[in-house]
Amino acid sequence: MKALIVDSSKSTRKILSSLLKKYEIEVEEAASPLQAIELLDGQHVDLLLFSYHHKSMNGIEFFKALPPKTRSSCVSLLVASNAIHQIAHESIEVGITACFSKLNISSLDTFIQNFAQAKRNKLQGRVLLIEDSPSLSQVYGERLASIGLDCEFCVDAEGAIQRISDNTYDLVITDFSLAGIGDGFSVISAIRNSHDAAKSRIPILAISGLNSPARRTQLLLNGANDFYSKDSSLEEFEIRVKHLLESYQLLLTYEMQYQTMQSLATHDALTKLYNRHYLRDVQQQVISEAYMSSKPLALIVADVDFFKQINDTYGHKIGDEVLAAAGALFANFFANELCFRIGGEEFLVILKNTTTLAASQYAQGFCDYFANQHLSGLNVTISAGVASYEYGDDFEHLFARADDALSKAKLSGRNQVVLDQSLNMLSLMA
Ligand SMILES: Nc1nc2c(ncn2[C@@H]2O[C@H](COP(=O)(O)OP(=O)(O)OP(=O)(O)O)[C@@H](O)[C@H]2O)c(=O)[nH]1
Repeated sequence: MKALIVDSSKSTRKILSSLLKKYEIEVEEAASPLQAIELLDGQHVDLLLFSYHHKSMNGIEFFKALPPKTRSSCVSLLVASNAIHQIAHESIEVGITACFSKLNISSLDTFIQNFAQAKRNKLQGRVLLIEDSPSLSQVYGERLASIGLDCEFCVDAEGAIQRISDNTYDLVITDFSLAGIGDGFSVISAIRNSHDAAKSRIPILAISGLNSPARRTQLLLNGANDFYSKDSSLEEFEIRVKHLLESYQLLLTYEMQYQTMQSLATHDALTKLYNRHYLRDVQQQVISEAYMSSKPLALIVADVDFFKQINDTYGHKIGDEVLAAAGALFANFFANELCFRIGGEEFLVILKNTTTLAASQYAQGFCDYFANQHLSGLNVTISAGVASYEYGDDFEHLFARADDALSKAKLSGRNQVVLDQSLNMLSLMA
């Protein structure tokens, strides 16, 4: 980051210079407007800090004498000895960014601090720039690179649409007139009508050489998030790009936080399986599906045997380890089913489209597999009860039957599977 100070007084230059260096801004000095104009020839500075009083011309005249490209490409600060309100209006009108009094250095200090911070906060992101003029592509591309963005280029709508469908971008910048058959509208409409929800929300900055209100309105109405007219400054281009990227990144952050919260609300922290709250959300839907489709539905309710003894003998920490490992076994073995931890050491598996026979074989297979795993180096077993949906069942009754079967498995010696006794032969064969 580079600044140029223009002031005839060596001591003022020293004060301003130390102010800028405090924020790690590289400083050049000029003792007069003419020397500054020479220094600025072919050289870019991010900040121009100049006094109002000079022998040859005043600060406003100096600013007006600079090439338009220089004026628009840096932040310009005018510093006057006093009575800045008398020159402030004219300064702002000619495009000077801000005026400060030498008597109020602290507000200049704050401005420079914020400026340096904002400059350093480089953005990250991948941008697709669709522009058929090679020279403008280069200008915009360099500006985007200077703020830390990865830029890819395209000259026509057809190529751009293909790239957008094959890649992920954080921002699309599209000119209105393009090289191929399509124009900016084609790009905007392809993005907004994309079947991929994430792609359909990519922020779009429409740019055009024709700054007519009708063109602007059309582009915005068609789905562009913002508009940049090519006769505006590159500073403005950069600000619009930053605003779009920042809002988009904020949106993505909120979405990620929402997904994390959703996952926390629906999953058990220890076993990573679904929790009771989620079961409440889905149980009615599961029953309705079975009712409407007439497809079989089975539940396995399972419980770790003698778990209290594990806690009492090896401690709660080992008990937790066993539960976490049991959760992983459920998730692996029943990878395509809905698995829940519904209580301390009690689990539930919902088997959609599964007959009673298949469910009981599945449950028996799991019991055997579980016993062979020796979780935490212990002989841990599990008991299970299986029940199947019967026409007109509600979830509570179906669950209660599976739970009763589990109790029977416990009473019969544990480490086994018991089928719901109310099953008739028809449902067993269903
Ligand atoms: N470590 C640990 N223990 C838990 C947790 N939740 C419940 N428990 C314990 O699990 C034990 C369950 O004991 P019981 O209901 O008597 O069942 P059990 O010892 O497994 O006996 P059976 O089910 O009849 O085989 C209790 O001691 C609870 O304190 C947990 O999250 N972590």
